[in-house]
Amino acid sequence: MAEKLLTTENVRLYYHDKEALHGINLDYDKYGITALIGPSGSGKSTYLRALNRMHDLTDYVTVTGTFLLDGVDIYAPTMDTVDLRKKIGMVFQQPNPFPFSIYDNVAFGLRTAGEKNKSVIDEKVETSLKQAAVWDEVKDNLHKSALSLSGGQQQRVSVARALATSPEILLLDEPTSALDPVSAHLVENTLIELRDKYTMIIVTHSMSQASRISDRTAFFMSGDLIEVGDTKQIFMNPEKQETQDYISGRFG
Ligand SMILES: Nc1ncnc2c1ncn2[C@@H]1O[C@H](COP(=O)(O)OP(=O)(O)OP(=O)(O)O)[C@@H](O)[C@H]1O
Repeated sequence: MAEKLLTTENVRLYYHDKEALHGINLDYDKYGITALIGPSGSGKSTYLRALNRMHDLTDYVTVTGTFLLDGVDIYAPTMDTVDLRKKIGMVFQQPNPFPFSIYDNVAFGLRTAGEKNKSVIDEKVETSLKQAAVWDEVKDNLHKSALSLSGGQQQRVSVARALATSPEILLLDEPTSALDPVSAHLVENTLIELRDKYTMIIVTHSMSQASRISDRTAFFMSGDLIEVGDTKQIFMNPEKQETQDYISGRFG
């Protein structure tokens, strides 16, 4: 069997002494989109944020379990979290451009990685904006503030910023929920275009979004992973009653 890109095993996470994740086991192959769905408070974001150590700065969070990226322990004391977050990039619910130009936003990660060659940065900025499907809209205004863009454009620039450091995995935490439907659709299309080149894990409250864009769906409830499978199977023929109840809108 092909080696997994990312494996997470027996993941438990505590806020103070309250266990919010009760031993999650979930693996990811290279490429494709996995959607994490489930009712509010089921632990989707908590789990997602554990994947690139976003909880590190919260002193009352304890994470246990095994997290391996290409066989390397993500939580090893020697792991540099800046490097880790270049490999496992993140896009948040609210578009969060820095208050600088579009160009500087996308170049940010490259520069912090020590890249100084302007033509290398130029090329990467262009490719990343093209991959994020926002190049045509911003190419004549690269030096304008990213804050001057629409929410949907800002979110695609956030995707470009994450792609610029050539991540292996992109984590997306409800990336379209703050956007109008047209912008949300454009961001969804961007993700669909990227699914053959990147491994993406997306938290979404929208079942229709999960069924439209994901290859695989994982259903969380009360801090447990109830079921994971091909998106079609999860939506058409789930194994567990809880999954059936959730996707048919009976709760959550
Ligand atoms: N910073 C925090 N401190 C304490 N408890 C927290 C914190 N963040 C989340 N929790 C708790 O952990 C559990 C899981 O929350 P989480 O936000 O991961 O769920 P979720 O499935 O992503 O929910 P939503 O869909 O509403 O975003 C909930 O019981 C929540 O109250």
